[in-house]
Amino acid sequence: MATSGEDPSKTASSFRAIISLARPEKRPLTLAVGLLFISSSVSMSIPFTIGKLIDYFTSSNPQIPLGLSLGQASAILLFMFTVGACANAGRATLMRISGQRIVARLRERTYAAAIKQEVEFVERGEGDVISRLSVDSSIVGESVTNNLSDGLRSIIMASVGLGAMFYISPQLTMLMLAVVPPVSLGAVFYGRYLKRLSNKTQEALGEMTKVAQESLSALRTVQAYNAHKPEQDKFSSKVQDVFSLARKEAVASGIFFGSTGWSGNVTLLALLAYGGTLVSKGAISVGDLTSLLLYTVYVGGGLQTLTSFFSSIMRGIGAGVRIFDLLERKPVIDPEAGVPVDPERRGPIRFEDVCFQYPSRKEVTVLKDLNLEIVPGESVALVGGSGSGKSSINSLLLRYYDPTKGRVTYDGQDIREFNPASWRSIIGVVPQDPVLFTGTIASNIAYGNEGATREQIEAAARQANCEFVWGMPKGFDTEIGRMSLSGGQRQRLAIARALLKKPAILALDEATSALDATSEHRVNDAIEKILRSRQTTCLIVAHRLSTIARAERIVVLEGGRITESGSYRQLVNRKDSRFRALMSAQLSAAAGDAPTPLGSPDKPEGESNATREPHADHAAEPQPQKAQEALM
Ligand SMILES: Nc1ncnc2c1ncn2[C@@H]1O[C@H](COP(=O)(O)OP(=O)(O)OP(=O)(O)O)[C@@H](O)[C@H]1O
Repeated sequence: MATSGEDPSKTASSFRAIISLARPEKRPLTLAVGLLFISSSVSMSIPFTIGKLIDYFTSSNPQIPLGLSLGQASAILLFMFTVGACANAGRATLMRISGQRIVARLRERTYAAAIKQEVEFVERGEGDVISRLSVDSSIVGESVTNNLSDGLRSIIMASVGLGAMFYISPQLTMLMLAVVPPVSLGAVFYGRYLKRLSNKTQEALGEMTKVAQESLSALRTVQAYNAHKPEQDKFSSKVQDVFSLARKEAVASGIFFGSTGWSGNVTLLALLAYGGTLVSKGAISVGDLTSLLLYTVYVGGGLQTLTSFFSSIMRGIGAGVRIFDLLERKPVIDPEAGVPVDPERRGPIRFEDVCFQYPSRKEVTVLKDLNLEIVPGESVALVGGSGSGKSSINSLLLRYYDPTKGRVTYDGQDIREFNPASWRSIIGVVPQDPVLFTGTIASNIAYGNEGATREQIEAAARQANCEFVWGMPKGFDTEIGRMSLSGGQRQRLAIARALLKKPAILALDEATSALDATSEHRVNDAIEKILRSRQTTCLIVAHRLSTIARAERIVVLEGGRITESGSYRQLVNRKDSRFRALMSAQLSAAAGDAPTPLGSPDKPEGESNATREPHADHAAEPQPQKAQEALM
């Protein structure tokens, strides 16, 4: 993004896109331009009127045009000023409302474009979506309307003013015009410089927001490690980046406006001196000179506004490039492409020679020539050490990413041929750390399933052992904040959310964090019910022995490769089994020691045991004893 604002072809297309944004606002904008003409005409008549008034009061034989009395002329002037003020108010209101409508439309479109991008783009902050939504869209909106309105006004003022000046005195006007070319040249350079600065400022603001978001969303960790100071320093350095850019802009605008103001005043002085000699020669009247000087002020003001109009259009174009880049970006996984999947369709899931690297870490091959088939209704537990690639398999299944080599098929068809939304609609997902959104328990279970009835929601909750919901004073209408539920409760709500879809496939990523005994039992029981029903094909990233033992097949993953596969009994009884080696900690836990969740063999002893009570666990959970039997 750093150089996108500099590319001339992008600048041109951004400008066209900005203009086309104003197209739906054609009617209010045309009306506003009409009102602008009215108010500008009134404004532009003021210097002329003042000149005439001066001549009237200084003349020995005062005359009012059209033979009007002083009272009538005053009434006409008052009426005109009132009309001008009303037109001005109307213009400003219409332009602002149109501007805000454009900003609103732009934000909606930017958000829609961002939310359909592949997860990598958004999650890694590559797209810097937040600052595009907030700051960039405002800048673009402003440049289209407020500035366009002021710009038009200044064009009218400058050109009508010049015309009037020529009419009064061509010589004096030529004198004034000598100043215009150097100032305009300065304005062009200033505008370009400002555009560059503005792009850099937007990027720096994005960086600043990212730092703040990261630390504020991890406030517990920041406080636990007393990391206020380093976090503040990190944020401060980003703020300083923004500030130093703002300082550059301040200096540039100071110099620019100072020098244009200076040249304006010098011009006035020159006009006054030369004009004075013309008056003394009787070439023009005092009133005419006054009008002319006032017109000069108007023209000068108009030109100054034009330069700031030019610079803000440039800023708008810079911000526009960032927005239109995102609006036009084709997501790597196109949500619109592909054929729909029949929700009733059933068939095996196959990973065929799948290799995979994350786009952000292309040098590391996470999955290596992986082959795996899961038949309809089968349950497979993926087992392996941390970082062995278990979750990556689920990510490929859900098409958050596509394999870099090989393919994933469903019922014989490459899942890349399916429409991603349609494909995902037949998969129920239970992530390791389920996210609950602002809203009620019911709306969270029905997330992505807005048409679900209360009965269906309750049935799914019952299936997922969410009995705790009935115990809450407001039941399913309880509002949930992100933090107000325990890990086990969140897992069960996530299971209910997944089950409500009646999925053909369930992709479950078991929590690695230790749950309390009762909660764990309820989660396990919910998973067991699903496995027993055999209606859903289950791919479980399993960390707990109880889940592993219940799956029909266990697939051991090591370093992105499948090293062993078979039923629990087979693997446990196999001599020198990789599974047994991997499970030794868990199996000894099953034999009576403190339990340790699998999948974190590298974790220091005790870390995961902290919140568990081994005896209570045994009482609530008979499964580990079974494992012990199997071993013997
Ligand atoms: N978004 C990502 N970008 C880059 N690398 C990633 C990303 N997600 C995971 N990885 C890396 O890919 C490898 C496999 O990760 P994966 O999450 O699939 O392992 P896992 O077996 O599920 O581990 P765990 O049990 O700890 O969740 C790891 O080396 C990990 O660091």
